[in-house]
Amino acid sequence: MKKAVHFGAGNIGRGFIGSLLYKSGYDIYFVDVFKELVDNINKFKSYNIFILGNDIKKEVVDGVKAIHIDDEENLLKAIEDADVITTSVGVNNLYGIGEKLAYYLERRFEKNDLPLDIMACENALFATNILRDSIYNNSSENLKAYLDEKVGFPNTAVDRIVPNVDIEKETPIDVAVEEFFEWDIEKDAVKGDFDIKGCELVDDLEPYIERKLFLLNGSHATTAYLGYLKGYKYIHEAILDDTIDKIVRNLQLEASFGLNNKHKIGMDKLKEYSDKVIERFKNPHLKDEVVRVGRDPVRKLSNGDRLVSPAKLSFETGLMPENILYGIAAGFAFDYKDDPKAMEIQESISTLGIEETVKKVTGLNETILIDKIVKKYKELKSGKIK
Ligand SMILES: NC(=O)c1ccc[n+]([C@@H]2O[C@H](COP(=O)([O-])OP(=O)(O)OC[C@H]3O[C@@H](n4cnc5c(N)ncnc54)[C@H](O)[C@@H]3O)[C@@H](O)[C@H]2O)c1
Ligand SMILES: O=P(O)(O)OC[C@@H](O)[C@@H](O)[C@H](O)[C@H](O)CO
Repeated sequence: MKKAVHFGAGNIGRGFIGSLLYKSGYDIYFVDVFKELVDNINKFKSYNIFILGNDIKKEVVDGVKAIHIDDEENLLKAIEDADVITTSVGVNNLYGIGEKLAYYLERRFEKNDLPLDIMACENALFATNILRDSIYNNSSENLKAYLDEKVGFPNTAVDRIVPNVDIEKETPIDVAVEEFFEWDIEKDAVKGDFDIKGCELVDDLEPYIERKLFLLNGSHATTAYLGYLKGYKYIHEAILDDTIDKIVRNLQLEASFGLNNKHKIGMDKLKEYSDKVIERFKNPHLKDEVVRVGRDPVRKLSNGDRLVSPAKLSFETGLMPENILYGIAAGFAFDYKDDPKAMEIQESISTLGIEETVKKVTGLNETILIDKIVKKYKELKSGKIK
């Protein structure tokens, strides 16, 4: 039986990665920092995935185990003969995971030189490269030689909306998901004995990850931020607001302009993808809170993420991304008190002012873009949402 070790037993870890690994016959070991979650997985050993559509479907993931990140003995046992290692911990946690993995891979290499694939499943561009670099930076020369020869680091694009929805659960580790899923994986980077059903091995990942991060996550974040400002609790409510719908659809068009110019995907195909995304947002059963989707605005408004990247891509292609800039401005107005990163931005605005904060967080230096974001921010703060 093939073995998988997955770091991050949270929503997408259980609701998507765990599901496909289970269906592909992998023996699954989750690894997490959250002790209660680890204990519950080991207590129940199985969980339900409730697929929320017009009717509720239930899938069972059985025979799972969990290891706490500090449980060195069991983590080593799990890693030393794993066939695949995956993560869904949040991109900013990959540096720490990489340091730990380097340590465990050194121990593994003392016992065997079996092939292995390591994949980060995060909402970020080329997240596996981030994890790979952290591992290499903490590896001996001998280990690097083994990694070069036998360990694959495929980048991935993972897509399934897995909210924190409050449903009637049979176990505390049950999760609720949408029906849709897509997992695109960089084919040429695979080195191990890879057999995950339901994923798609692709020759060139960049069009897939940029399409997903810009047209889904960029739209999602904008819906969340504008929805928050207009007082909506859920995504499905916000996207039904005509003003928000219009801004989001125009944002998708602006981002598609840049994507098509770069990847030649076809505007018709990008429109079809964009429309499907909007339909997914309208699913009322997900009860996906705007504060989940807008979480960590410092990450979401940063240079390489879902709003600034498409804005720059479109701008460099000759289009003024008015609606993407509107989404960015709304992100700076996202002042949800229970989100530490939202509070960090608000603190910066109160001490440095909006313009300096926009420059600091987005990394933008194009004055025309910064000025437009600041102007839109001020409109939003004065209650003028188009
Ligand atoms: N939820 C979704 O709809 C969705 C879909 C696609 C991608 N993603 C991405 O997947 C990642 C996880 O998102 P999520 O929604 O599952 O979040 P989540 O908070 O539900 O799960 C993250 C899990 O990782 C654990 N964790 C954090 N740091 C860790 C560490 N250093 N070692 C081990 N475990 C650690 C947390 O305890 C938590 O259980 C993010 O990158 C997110 O952008 C989420
Ligand atoms: O997970 P984040 O914080 O990067 O983004 C919030 C949502 O947009 C995200 O979780 C989506 O639900 C997911 O990316 C859908 O595939």
